[in-house]
Amino acid sequence: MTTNQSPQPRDQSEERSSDADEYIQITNLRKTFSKGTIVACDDVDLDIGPEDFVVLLGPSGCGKTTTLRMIAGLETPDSGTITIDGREITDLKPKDRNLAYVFQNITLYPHKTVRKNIQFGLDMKTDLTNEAKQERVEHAADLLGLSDLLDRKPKALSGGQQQRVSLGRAMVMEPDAFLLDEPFSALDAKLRDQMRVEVKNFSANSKRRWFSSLTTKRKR
Ligand SMILES: Nc1ncnc2c1ncn2[C@@H]1O[C@H](COP(=O)(O)OP(=O)(O)OP(=O)(O)O)[C@@H](O)[C@H]1O
Repeated sequence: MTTNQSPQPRDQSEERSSDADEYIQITNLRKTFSKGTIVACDDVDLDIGPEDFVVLLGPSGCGKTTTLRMIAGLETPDSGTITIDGREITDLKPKDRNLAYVFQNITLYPHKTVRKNIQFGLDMKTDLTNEAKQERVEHAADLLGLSDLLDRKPKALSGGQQQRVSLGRAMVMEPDAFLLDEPFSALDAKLRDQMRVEVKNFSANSKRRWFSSLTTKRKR
């Protein structure tokens, strides 16, 4: 992905001067594969304001997923830095970044209920009581319109409902930012539009940062 395909950063002189610690900053990020023969990301710079909702838009293969995976810590950049709230996270393990990554494909546990699927990541948190975990699950379910479905298994849900469960699982972790990799690509056009509106509304209320990727039709 080249910088001119990236979302336009806002006026940085104006934004950074108010509170530099509030920003996610990506600087000169580069990633190659196959011994440097495939350049997935080249010199990506992004400066994200608090509560921004950023969409990485570009043709298939331009490096959107790779960028998100580097932010999540699932790929190591060849060079460049990623800073969140003034803290450089480039070399941190994924679990130490407090970010939620929602994949292109829905990955729910078929044998677990919606409640257990949403709660999955929380079960590893030892600093929360069971009551606190339940509260988070029920709050997320309420926001996502899943309250009546908590006892169902994934196969008894529509595609859109399943995708909402994926989002719920990310939400209960209360991450600093959500990384959504074309999260609605598996849904039909109508559901996709509906989910986009729902996520936009939710993000407006959640006061967290959102990155999403979207593939355009044009080939690189
Ligand atoms: N693990 C890998 N090994 C080798 N090449 C890779 C790997 N991951 C990605 N690439 C290559 O890096 C480039 C960017 O891939 P990436 O998946 O980031 O693109 P994308 O913009 O997310 O594409 P899409 O919209 O199709 O999901 C592509 O040429 C891809 O083939």
